[in-house]
Amino acid sequence: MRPPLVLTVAGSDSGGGAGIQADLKTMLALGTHGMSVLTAVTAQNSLGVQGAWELPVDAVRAQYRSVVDDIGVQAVKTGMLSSAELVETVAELIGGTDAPAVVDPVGVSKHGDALLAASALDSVRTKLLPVATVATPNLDEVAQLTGVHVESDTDLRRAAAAVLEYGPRWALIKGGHLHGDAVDLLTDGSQEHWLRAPRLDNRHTHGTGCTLASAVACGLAKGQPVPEAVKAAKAYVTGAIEAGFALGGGIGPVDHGWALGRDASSV
Ligand SMILES: Nc1ncnc2c1ncn2[C@@H]1O[C@H](COP(=O)(O)OP(=O)(O)OP(=O)(O)O)[C@@H](O)[C@H]1O
Ligand SMILES: Cc1ncc(CO)c(N)n1
Repeated sequence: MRPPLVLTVAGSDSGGGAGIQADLKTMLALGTHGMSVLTAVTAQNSLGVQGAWELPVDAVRAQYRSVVDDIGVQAVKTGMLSSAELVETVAELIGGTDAPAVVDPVGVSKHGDALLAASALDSVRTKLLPVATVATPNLDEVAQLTGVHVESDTDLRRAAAAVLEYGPRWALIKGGHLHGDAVDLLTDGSQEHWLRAPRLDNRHTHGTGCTLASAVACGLAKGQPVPEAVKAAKAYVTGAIEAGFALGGGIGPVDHGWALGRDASSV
């Protein structure tokens, strides 16, 4: 039987923990067919981002059309978009596609390296967020986009309201950078869903945000309602963080294959 079709529009992480690589691994682990539109290439590892190169707008547009016009998509996820021009191109493409879109408004890497130009923030607010089914900012991205600084769980409500002002159907505010339990808030302005997981004492968390957003897109491609897709995605990312492993000299990746069998010799 054909698996659900999910498309990621994001940058490459050469280290394999975040970006397109995290997205495609998540899509495989969750039983979907993953496809990709590459927006940028980064030279990246467990220590940080050593370089980044954008693809031309025409190359992004052509990849998207190749996938959507022939194969089709049941959900789209966006990640690193790098520039205002790429943000606007991708927003226009998604706006013209009849599939739910999970927008992860990636701003900086875990090491603080910029993955989005400051000049692109306004395009994210006014062009990309309005076409999102679910927007999944972390706390730094919320602060950059809305000016709301979250210091406690209760501030998550204010942050979500500020994000919803820009027009996404749902906001999923990730409280992963707070202390205490890892609490996220999902809301569409009327329903509220609090997603709580114990804070795992594992520094190998490279790629958590990409993984969560991709897992949400997988659930949506399977036809799940947003709250159900987000709950399943939270369980998947929590398991992946728990199994995160050391790699290189810095922050290792989450383990996307944690829920799969590992005995390659039996294949
Ligand atoms: N130490 C942790 N233990 C448990 N859950 C965590 C931990 N750190 C993050 N999470 C969860 O992981 C998910 C991703 O959140 P996070 O805030 O890390 O995203 P992010 O900053 O966008 O990630 P990145 O930019 O590294 O890809 C959220 O559900 C968050 O609550
Ligand atoms: C390419 C890429 N996309 C997203 C992230 C998010 O952290 C990253 N580190 N690298």
